Amino acid sequence: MSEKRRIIIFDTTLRDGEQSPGASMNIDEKLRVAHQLEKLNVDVIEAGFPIASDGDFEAVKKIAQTIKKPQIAGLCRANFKDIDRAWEALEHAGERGRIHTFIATSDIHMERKLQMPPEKVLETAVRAVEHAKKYTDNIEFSCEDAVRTRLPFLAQVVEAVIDAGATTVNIPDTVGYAIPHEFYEIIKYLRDNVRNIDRAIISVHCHNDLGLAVANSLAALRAGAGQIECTINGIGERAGNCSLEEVVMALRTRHDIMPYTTDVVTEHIYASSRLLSTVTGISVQPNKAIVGANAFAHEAGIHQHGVLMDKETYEIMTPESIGLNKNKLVLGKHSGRHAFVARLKELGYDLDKDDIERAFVRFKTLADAKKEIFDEDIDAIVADEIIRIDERYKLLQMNVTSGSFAAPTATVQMEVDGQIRKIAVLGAGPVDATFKAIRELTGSQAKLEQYAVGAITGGTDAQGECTVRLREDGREVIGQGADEDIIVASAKAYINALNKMASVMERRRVSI
Ligand SMILES: CC(=O)SCCNC(=O)CCNC(=O)[C@H](O)C(C)(C)COP(=O)(O)OP(=O)(O)OC[C@H]1O[C@@H](n2cnc3c(N)ncnc32)[C@H](O)[C@@H]1OP(=O)(O)O
Ligand SMILES: CC(C)C(=O)C(=O)O
Repeated sequence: MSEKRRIIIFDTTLRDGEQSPGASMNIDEKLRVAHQLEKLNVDVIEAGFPIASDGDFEAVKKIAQTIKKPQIAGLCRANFKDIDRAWEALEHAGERGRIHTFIATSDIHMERKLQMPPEKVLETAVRAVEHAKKYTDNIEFSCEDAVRTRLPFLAQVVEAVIDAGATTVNIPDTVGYAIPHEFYEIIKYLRDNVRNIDRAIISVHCHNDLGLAVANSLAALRAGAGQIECTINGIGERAGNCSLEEVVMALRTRHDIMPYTTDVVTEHIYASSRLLSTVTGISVQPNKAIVGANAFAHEAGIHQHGVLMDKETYEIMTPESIGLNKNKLVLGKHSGRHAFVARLKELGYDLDKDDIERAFVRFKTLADAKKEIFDEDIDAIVADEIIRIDERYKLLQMNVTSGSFAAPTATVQMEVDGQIRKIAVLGAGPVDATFKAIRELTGSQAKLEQYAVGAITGGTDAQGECTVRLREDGREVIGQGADEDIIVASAKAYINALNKMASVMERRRVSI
């Protein structure tokens, strides 16, 4: 393969990303994100729009003063006031300060928004770049809404701003309208028709309105673009921008067919995504590529089996490559025995074949009733289903009525020393009625010392776990039970404790 071309990663999380509704950040928050972007080793951080507010000016200035490695860019309209204010903030970055000025070039934007004829837009663009040049040679110029701009005019503007001193020319798909082969042709057209194009880096800035921002950015590279503008988690105006993690990981993962590299330290991607979500309060959808909670999670049994045999069966990149510890095999109703046994082993259970089968059947029943099975659920299944003592008492069936009107009544059917018994008992509440019924059926004299109930996992579909502590003749035992129905879990815990007590008493009798 021919030598790889290094692509400049221009991160605009703190400027275009911040334009996402609800994503505004204060100075300290912007600085925190900027430090993380520096760790990620992006080439350029667009820190804000200094004329927008005093706060944004201060944020850009602080970032320019503090961040040492990446270049720091600030956006400004194509007028002297904006440019002067931007440089006032950016000069603190010295040679790393980049003035990024722009004006719209599409007919609709020129006529309806700016209300300027094309010649005036061209002149304004050139004058802006010339003015910026008084401060720095590091000037980026953007033709806003380039994708909907007439190509000859786009080429004319690009050529003029390069002559005026722009060192980067940005071709934004401002409204996310392009499709990849079309965007490729636009960049190619500029390469073929702009006389001085080799004197500037071509940048692309794609929005995601049609979900094509990453695809369009990659297509542009093929046509000769040298810089990609992107944001963490793909945040930005409307449907957002090209996502940094997606485009960078696409380049890394498919380096076999794309001859480009970036300097991004991809192992910091996950932490960057988490930090941004925390700072903005905008969480990432679970199925989001690269950084979503499910991006490295497998639930289906066939996939889990494959991944256990060889991760590459279903993983095209490693979780470690984005800074995650490991992938996740989520246990749910689609999981199979391989993943279940692997999790049992991870949790330290060494069960024989029959016990595994029993636990697996119970696991599937539970998985049908709730969305995800957590480690605590498995502990409870094993405790309840496998780790047993001799059972004098067995719960066969039970039914409880309670509420704000009916007197709480428990009807319980049990096997006691091989005999089936049934009783209905009133109580102060459903648990009290249940425990009374069990006491009557077993004739137990043990004193209830403690009763605790808790949801093993979150959500109303969680499995409930109950603990019961009983005391009799100076002996104390603890019983546990788990079930989706908390009253049934309570009954199981009580009966479990009674069986333990019976075992303890029996052993005592034998040893006497
Ligand atoms: C595609 C993009 O993402 S571009 C960046 C968009 N980001 C932002 O707009 C966020 C920051 N913006 C702001 O804080 C404000 O809009 C400001 C401070 C820039 C301007 O505020 P205001 O002066 O109140 O103007 P307002 O936003 O209402 O209108 C924009 C004005 O800028 C003009 N304008 C728009 N783009 C440009 C440009 N690139 N160059 C020169 N003038 C422009 C418009 O014609 C309009 O001019 P007018 O006031 O003479 O009618
Ligand atoms: C100012 C430019 C770069 C922009 O944000 C856009 O066109 O979307």
